[in-house]
Amino acid sequence: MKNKNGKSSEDLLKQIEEMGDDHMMSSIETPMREGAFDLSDEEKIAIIQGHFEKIMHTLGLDLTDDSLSGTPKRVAKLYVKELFKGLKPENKPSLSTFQNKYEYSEMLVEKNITLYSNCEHHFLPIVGKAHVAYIPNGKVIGLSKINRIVDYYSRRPQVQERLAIQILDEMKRALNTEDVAVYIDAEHMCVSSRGVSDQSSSTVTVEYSGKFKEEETKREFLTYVNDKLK
Ligand SMILES: Nc1nc2c(ncn2[C@@H]2O[C@H](COP(=O)(O)OP(=O)(O)OP(=O)(O)O)[C@@H](O)[C@H]2O)c(=O)[nH]1
Ligand SMILES: [Zn+2]
Repeated sequence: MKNKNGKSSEDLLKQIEEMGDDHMMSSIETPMREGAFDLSDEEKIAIIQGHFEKIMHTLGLDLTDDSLSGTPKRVAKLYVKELFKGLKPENKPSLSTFQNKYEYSEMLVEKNITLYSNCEHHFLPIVGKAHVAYIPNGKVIGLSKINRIVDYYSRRPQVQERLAIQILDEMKRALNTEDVAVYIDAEHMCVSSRGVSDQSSSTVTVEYSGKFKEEETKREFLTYVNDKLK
């Protein structure tokens, strides 16, 4: 059987094997449909608005009420322009890097980065903190750009595992180094506010590459992450 690109499953398996383990570990793309980028933001907002009106109507809400009448448009804008703006490649932050003139060679940790995302299974919030570290090669990155990378990949329907990998990959690309670590600790509203309704659990995902796979470097990173002293 062939997929839409005309490849059989054997072809795909061969291709994956040729890419090697590294690729398997580090290239997790958000699944996007064909033609995903054909609509303008305005077109997306108009379509989502129409669908959300139907959802509210189905739930039995009165859309002529002055508090509810603007909600479909509000939700549509919120989805396209805010919560899910990271689905649009044009919204990717430009990442200024600089020559590491000072030859800083230890790890840099940007910790306690505020993270707001949404889970792709329930479209409910994921709220937490990300801690991102790297060891400079020839380049250093503007600090705020690390926060922006976290924000860009968070603004998609996500699973936390993929989010950590996408942040790690972007840091590696931007800094031309393998030596990157990403640690995310977040609360999933789909776990705390419904379903199993556990308000005390949180989810930790970590991704290490390069020197961060070594015990000592990993331990040093975790010491900074767990250091609550300011
Ligand atoms: N691995 C992973 N799972 C997630 C993430 N966010 C939410 N989930 C889980 O996705 C699963 C979806 O499972 P389903 O059984 O299809 O959904 P459900 O019936 O609503 O499940 P319950 O939440 O157990 O009521 C749930 O167990 C969620 O907790 C995430 O970031 N990573
Ligand atoms: Zn969920």
